[in-house]
Amino acid sequence: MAELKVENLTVSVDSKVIIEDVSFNVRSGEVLALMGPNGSGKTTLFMSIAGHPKYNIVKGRVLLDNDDLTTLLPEERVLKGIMVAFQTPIAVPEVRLSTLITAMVNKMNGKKLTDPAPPSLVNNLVKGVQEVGLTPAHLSRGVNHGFSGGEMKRSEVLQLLMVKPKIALIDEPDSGLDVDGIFAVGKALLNLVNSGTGIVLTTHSARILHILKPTRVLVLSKGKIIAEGGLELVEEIEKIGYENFLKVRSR
Ligand SMILES: Nc1ncnc2c1ncn2[C@@H]1O[C@H](COP(=O)(O)OP(=O)(O)OP(=O)(O)O)[C@@H](O)[C@H]1O
Repeated sequence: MAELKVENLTVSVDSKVIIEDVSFNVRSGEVLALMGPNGSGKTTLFMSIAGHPKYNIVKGRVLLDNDDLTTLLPEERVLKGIMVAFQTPIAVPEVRLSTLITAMVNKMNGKKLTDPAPPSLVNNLVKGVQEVGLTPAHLSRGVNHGFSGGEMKRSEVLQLLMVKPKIALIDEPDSGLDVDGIFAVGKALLNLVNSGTGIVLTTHSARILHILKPTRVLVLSKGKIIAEGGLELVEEIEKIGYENFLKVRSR
């Protein structure tokens, strides 16, 4: 059983405090939904947990299984078991998607990046591309090279399915996806959770949360957690919008 603990995290970017005193935890097999209006700090929180050098941790700690990761490099955090699926993934045209995934899985298993794909990965990839609604042809293309918005999202989820990290931080997995895509990605993420990964995800839509049924929902506003609860918070936000939700909470 893995557990990510974020303790009293305060984060600044270019000397501006974006995240203030945020604490939460998530365990294997749990889904935590991180909601909040545009610009509330969701991506900043993920990037600082992942160790991106642009994000300065002013205060607080990031722990995985009580192991303090706060000062580790991003790649060291990945090896410990924390993986991010990006809101806006970058394209790497010169590296095939299958090569990237093989290198990631090899690295996680203590092998050389350039070792051949183990037979189990080859089988999993065949199933995985179907599961997320991509085709085998996508595996032979450069990473996100010419991929549509929705295909990039599906590719991010495919990478998570193959690596099976202890904890996945997933930034808007449903943005740009058509209805069938949301269903496929939602089901794939549910399988990932059932295989033991703990998930924190951001979204601006309730649809994927109806599939994933989060254990807890956190609402971030101006870098602070202002509400914590269950799916009822998502329903309330859908009904009255963030502006009214925040007004009601600040009374
Ligand atoms: N270098 C910077 N200087 C000032 N403000 C910054 C800087 N970098 C980021 N910000 C601000 O930090 C805030 C949080 O951004 P972040 O991307 O974390 O929000 P978000 O909750 O993920 O938003 P969205 O839902 O739109 O994706 C935004 O208001 C952004 O403009």
